[in-house]
Amino acid sequence: MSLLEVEDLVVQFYTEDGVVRAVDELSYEIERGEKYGIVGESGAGKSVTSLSLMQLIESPGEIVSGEIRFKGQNLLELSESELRDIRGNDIAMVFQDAETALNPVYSVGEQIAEAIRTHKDVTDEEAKEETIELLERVGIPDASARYSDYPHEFSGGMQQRAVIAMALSCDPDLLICDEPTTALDVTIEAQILELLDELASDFDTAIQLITHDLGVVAELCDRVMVLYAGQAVERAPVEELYYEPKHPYTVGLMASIPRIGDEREELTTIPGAMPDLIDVPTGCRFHPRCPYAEDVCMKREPPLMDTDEEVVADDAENTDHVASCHEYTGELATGLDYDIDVRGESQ
Ligand SMILES: Nc1ncnc2c1ncn2[C@@H]1O[C@H](COP(=O)(O)OP(=O)(O)OP(=O)(O)O)[C@@H](O)[C@H]1O
Repeated sequence: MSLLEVEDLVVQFYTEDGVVRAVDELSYEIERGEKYGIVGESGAGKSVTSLSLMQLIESPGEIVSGEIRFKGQNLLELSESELRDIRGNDIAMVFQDAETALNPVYSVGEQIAEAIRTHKDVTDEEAKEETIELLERVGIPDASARYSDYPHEFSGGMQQRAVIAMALSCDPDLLICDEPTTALDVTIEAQILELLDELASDFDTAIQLITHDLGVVAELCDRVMVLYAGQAVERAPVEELYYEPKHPYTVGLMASIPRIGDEREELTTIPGAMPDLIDVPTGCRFHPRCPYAEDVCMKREPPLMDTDEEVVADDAENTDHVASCHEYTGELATGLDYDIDVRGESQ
């Protein structure tokens, strides 16, 4: 049994313009201690997926169907108080904006100590000691002196470290990080990713990392799922996705990763925009933007296929690398034809 099993998750928002199907029959699994990336452009459904795990979808949104099993238990069947227990103790979240995650009127240390006291039966002194240890562990220098500092006295990177310390204070099995480094500059980003990597192995915590940046996924994750218009278009071990992307959308995302020595003034982006989720394109949702689209792509929706065996993912024994493209259903006449340039080497 995997730590987290999401099966056929459907989430909708009921708006004045119509029903937005933000997540559409999404399935994936995360193992214990695994670092799992979810990547896609703005509006792909990454945040809605994460909020669904914590059941924080608010009106006009609703989880319509599917299962979210955490350690075998379907979270969608739990009571509000059982859920609160899971949220604090088993699953924690780190968001992009560390400043708003911290309360400006309490010192950073007090806030973390308070989180510890809520979850554990400890004295004030013990909570303080534990907080200082955690602050040291996430790389805050002179942690005992910084305990009484207020959030505005911390830099952006230090604030995010403090938020990570708070998330870890209950020793969660799963840490959901939603664009944790987007607000930070690249040097600090690299440090935070390294920290998350160390913490995942030291605390044996699984990480679900949400990002629009495949470069960030490549730094941290073991496996990755690419989302497009509420659906998975590709899932693979990260190295394989990076060196052998199978879906044209993933190939487009790869082309948008800046590389050292890249002299392009503007990054290449995939032409066009994510479709309107009230009225998605027929057939393959990516076909209006796909340079390889043929007639069949407008007519039939490709299922997720095992890209080696070319069988539907559900029927394949080894479903390590799957993609939903008619190239793998055998229905593309011309086929895909692209080169991947990774670190200056053509694949
Ligand atoms: N409160 C809401 N009301 C209506 N539609 C919503 C609401 N929240 C999300 N959606 C819809 O769900 C889709 C997925 O949104 P989501 O925030 O998960 O995207 P994302 O991939 O996380 O993008 P971003 O990187 O911009 O956060 C959006 O395109 C939007 O149409």
